[in-house]
Amino acid sequence: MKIGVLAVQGDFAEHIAVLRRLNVECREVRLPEHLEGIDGLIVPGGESTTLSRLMSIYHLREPVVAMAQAGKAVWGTCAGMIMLAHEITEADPVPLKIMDIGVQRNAFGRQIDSFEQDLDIRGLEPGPFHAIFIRAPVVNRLGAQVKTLAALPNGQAVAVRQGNLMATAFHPELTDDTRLHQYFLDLASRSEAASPPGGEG
Ligand SMILES: NC(=O)CC[C@H](N)C(=O)O
Repeated sequence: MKIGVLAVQGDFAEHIAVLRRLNVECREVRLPEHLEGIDGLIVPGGESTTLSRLMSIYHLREPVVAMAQAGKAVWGTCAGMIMLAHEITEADPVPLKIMDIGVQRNAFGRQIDSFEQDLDIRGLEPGPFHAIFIRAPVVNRLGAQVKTLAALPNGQAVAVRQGNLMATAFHPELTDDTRLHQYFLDLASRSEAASPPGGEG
């Protein structure tokens, strides 16, 4: 299994460090050809307007959308969640419309723009996940096929899944807890199993 991490901007190095700790082969993705042969892609946190522009400049939008539509696992964290959304509350950045969710950027305002929260995550045992939110977005519309994996105490969805796709508003790569990365690897191994070697998948 090989996992790609979009490496044009943001905290891709932290995701790669977690994947290495889990002994997973990984690849930094900067160009469309780097997507070939990977079983899953992580779109990291960072700054979504920059991410959006760089994805256009490097011609990464179409191939990433095609990969998601082909059933490969794709996971967006924070700015990555914004990029996977169908729509956001602003005109810029331009999201990829991969997941059937609406997202509000910088949903927690300027004064309290960063916080930590223990979350119960559906499918993750045992015990809560310590989630770090940094100028985080929030899901403000959930499509019919989208499952909430975790919500804040006020009910706002901050981890969601739609088949082979997932998005988290927080930064699991900044903690020592590897359970969400493992969860993503399970999704990726299912998409790997679904596509015969050399086949169309
Ligand atoms: N930690 C993050 O990825 C922050 C996301 C950032 N606030 C944005 O809108 O792009």
